[in-house]
Amino acid sequence: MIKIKHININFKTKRILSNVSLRLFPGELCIMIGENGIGKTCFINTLSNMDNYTHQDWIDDKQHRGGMWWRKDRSTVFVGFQHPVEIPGIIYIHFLRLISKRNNTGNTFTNKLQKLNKFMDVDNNMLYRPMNVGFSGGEKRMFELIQMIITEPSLCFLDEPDSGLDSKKTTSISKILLGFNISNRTFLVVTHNPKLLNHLSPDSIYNLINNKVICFRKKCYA
Ligand SMILES: Nc1ncnc2c1ncn2[C@@H]1O[C@H](COP(=O)(O)OP(=O)(O)OP(=O)(O)O)[C@@H](O)[C@H]1O
Repeated sequence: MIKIKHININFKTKRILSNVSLRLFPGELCIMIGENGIGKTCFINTLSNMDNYTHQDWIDDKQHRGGMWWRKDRSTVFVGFQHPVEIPGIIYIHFLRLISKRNNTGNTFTNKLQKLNKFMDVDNNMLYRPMNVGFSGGEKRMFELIQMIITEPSLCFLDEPDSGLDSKKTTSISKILLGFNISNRTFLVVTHNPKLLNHLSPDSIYNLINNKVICFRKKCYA
């Protein structure tokens, strides 16, 4: 379990989130909602240590007491960005092979590519293009999920994985996430989309209001 207690997030002198506490259980599928600019992306970036926001935190976990283990052990964490960057010069399949090797889960790269075909309909030619260059918004989104499947993380932060997607693709994304949400894999998914919320039927919903987090939890965890 990941427990985040009383974390404050500031950008320079601006307070973005105050005194946020949150618990993520193994296998839990959580959705985070909240109005534009409230701090959802900052929150994910802070947890994944992507940005130099200042924060005070106290994070605990039974197996990794005292350590922010996901910051040290990057292989267990995946962050799906709201705005994936274009990287000319890096061919997507080379990048995927690299992250597959780095996160050695015993599954070969070929096995993972086969798994990909099971989860989603990928145009193989796109794998040989430079990363995200000229990709449509929807294609960038789908390729973020391809990275997730190849990485096989235990903790997934997804920032608006459905933004800009048509209705059919939004349904596909829900299916991919549900298919990938096995018992020990935890998801925190940011969305504004009620359709995704409905499809995923999450275990909990975190609503950011007035710089605070309000949690609605469906299941009672021991
Ligand atoms: N680098 C930065 N410089 C200045 N302000 C920033 C920076 N990064 C974040 N902020 C501010 O922090 C606040 C929270 O931004 P954040 O992107 O986390 O919002 P969000 O809840 O994800 O919004 P949305 O739903 O629109 O994506 C915003 O007011 C934003 O302008």
